[in-house]
Amino acid sequence: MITQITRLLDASQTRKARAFVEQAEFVEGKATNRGSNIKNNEQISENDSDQSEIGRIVVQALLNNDDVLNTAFPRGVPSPTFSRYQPGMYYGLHMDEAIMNTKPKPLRTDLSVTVFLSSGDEYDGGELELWTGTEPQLVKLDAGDAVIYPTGLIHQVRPVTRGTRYAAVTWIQSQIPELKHRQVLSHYYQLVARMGHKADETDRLLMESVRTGLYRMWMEL
Ligand SMILES: O=C(O)CCC(=O)C(=O)O
Ligand SMILES: [Fe+2]
Repeated sequence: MITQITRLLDASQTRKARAFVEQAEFVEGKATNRGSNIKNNEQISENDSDQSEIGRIVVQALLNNDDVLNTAFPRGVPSPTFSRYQPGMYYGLHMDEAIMNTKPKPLRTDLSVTVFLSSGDEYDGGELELWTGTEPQLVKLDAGDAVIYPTGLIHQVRPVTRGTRYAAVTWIQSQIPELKHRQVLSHYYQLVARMGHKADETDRLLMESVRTGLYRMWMEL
C-alpha cells in the first residue's frame, strides 16, 4: 500500500522548510552510509542546529494527518534527514535499514516517507522509483506533498538531470507491524468514513466491536 498525501505541509510550513534548505550547508550524503557507491546526494550536516526545529514541523505534520494516522498507525517517527540532489546526483537501487539507532529507543522501519520540498517542474529526473510489481512505480510530487511506502520495497532516486531536488526523508515504526493488517484497518476506516453517517446505534456498536477486536489482535504496544 502506497499512500500519497497532497499538502502534508501547508503553504507556510512548505515555505519555511524550503527557506531552511536553501540556506543550509550540505555535506556529502555518503557521510551517513560509508562505503556506499550507490549514494550520490547531499545531506544537511547533523550538527545544523535549525535542522531539529524544521524536522519537528515535518514530524508533527505527519502525526496530525488523518491519512497518515489511518494508513500508517505511527508509533515512532524519527527526525527527518534533509537531502539535496543537483544535476548528476542520484541514490541508486537499495533497501533501507530495518532498524534505526534513534534515541532513546531504536526504531523498526515499517514505512519510509519522502516529503517533497521542490515541485516537479523545478527539476528533471529525480523520480522516486518504487519496485512494487513487474513495473516500477515513479513518484514525483509537488513541494509539501509526501509519499509513504513499505520500507521493504526496493527503491531508488533516479539521477537529476536539471535543477535541484530537495526532500525530507524519514521512517515510521507502526503500531501495526504487518502490512496486510494495516491494509484491512485502513479499509475499515474508509468504510466508516463512507457509510458511518448511515449507521444506527446497533451498527455503531458492531463497528466499534470490529475496530477494537482488530486492534486487540494486531496492535503492538
Ligand atoms: O529522497 C527520496 O525520495 C528517498 C531517499 C532514500 O531512498 C533514502 O534516504 O533511503
Ligand atoms: Fe531509501
